[in-house]
Amino acid sequence: MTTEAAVLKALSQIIDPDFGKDIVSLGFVKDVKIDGSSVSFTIELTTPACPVKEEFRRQADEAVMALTGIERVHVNMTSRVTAGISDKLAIPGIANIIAIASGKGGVGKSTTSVNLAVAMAQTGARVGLLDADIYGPSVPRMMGLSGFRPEVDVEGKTIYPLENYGVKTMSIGYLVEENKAMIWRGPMVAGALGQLLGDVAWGELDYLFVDMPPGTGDAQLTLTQKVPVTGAVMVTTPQDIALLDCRKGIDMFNEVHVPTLGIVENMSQFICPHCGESSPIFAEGGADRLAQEYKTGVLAHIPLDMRIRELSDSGTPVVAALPDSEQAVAYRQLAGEIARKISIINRRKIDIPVTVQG
Ligand SMILES: Nc1ncnc2c1ncn2[C@@H]1O[C@H](COP(=O)(O)OP(=O)(O)OP(=O)(O)O)[C@@H](O)[C@H]1O
Repeated sequence: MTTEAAVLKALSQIIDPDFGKDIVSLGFVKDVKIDGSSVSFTIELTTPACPVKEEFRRQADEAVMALTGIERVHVNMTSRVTAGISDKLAIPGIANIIAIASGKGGVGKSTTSVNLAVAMAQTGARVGLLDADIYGPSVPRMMGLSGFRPEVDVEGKTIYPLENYGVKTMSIGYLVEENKAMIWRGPMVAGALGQLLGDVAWGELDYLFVDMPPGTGDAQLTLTQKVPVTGAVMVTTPQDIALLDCRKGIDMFNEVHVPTLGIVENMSQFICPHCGESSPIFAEGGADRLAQEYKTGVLAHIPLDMRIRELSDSGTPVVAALPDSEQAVAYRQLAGEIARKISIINRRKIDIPVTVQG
């Protein structure tokens, strides 16, 4: 008769490519049950967005089916998103805070943040999106929530996030008139951002994406000083000037010890809506060279595509409106890559615990 030990031995052939260890010694295999010729067990991953989830399921099924006398295998895939250990005060309930940043304005940071957040939520993760672009908030429009106002509990000093496409969102654009150009000074930016982070009832979140204003100013400093940021994603277009500013952004995050998860090259190629041909109108290869120089990676190349613009600007992000499109696949792959990088960073922190001095 097959024993639990035999099942675990069979499953220990499966190696997680990111951690370089087998899934049994990583503690991913749980609840092994054997009933005659049937075996069931759970594989608990570090993220529901794991790009090799289906591959693990297939390998696990095959490995256990190969045991003598086994006729049925039920693999239950679940996940528990890991949070990094930090010496900073975390926001209770939020496992990971990820800054989506760019050196230069208008490179598509908000478009990327919105599509990424919705794509991540589609994997089953609990996702929030904070629009920290105090000067020009575009999340309300891109999330189809323009004109909506959040519930505010004045006595309890709590603001309740708005939700669409499975993503909880908060933006200064819900609280003040959207078209009002905001001429705020540094301390006011810090105050507003602090409130958006601390006074919002986010609940339990696996990932809170923060759509940063462009540049390396007060908002970036406030965020990194106030909360433990798991990592930053840099969005750039392929032109030299955008890459130069992207470099400054990476340098800034390095200085405040926030790891760069990678670079998203947006408007990478122009896809002709008539013939489908792609043209590198903003040059080629720049983001890859920058990634090499900074020993990070390019997380995705997102094309310059009319549907991405039309759908995002009209409040139905392409991943929600056309989930089977090539564009949606690109954003889902980006979500998977980011989830992978975060799992690796958090595992490292657990393996080598941070020592808090003083
Ligand atoms: N891949 C893309 N293909 C086509 N249009 C895009 C793409 N990415 C962004 N855009 C469009 O470019 C414009 C600017 O994008 P977005 O507002 O996301 O940039 P941003 O970097 O957040 O700007 P800001 O610096 O003002 O915050 C929007 O109209 C958006 O729809």
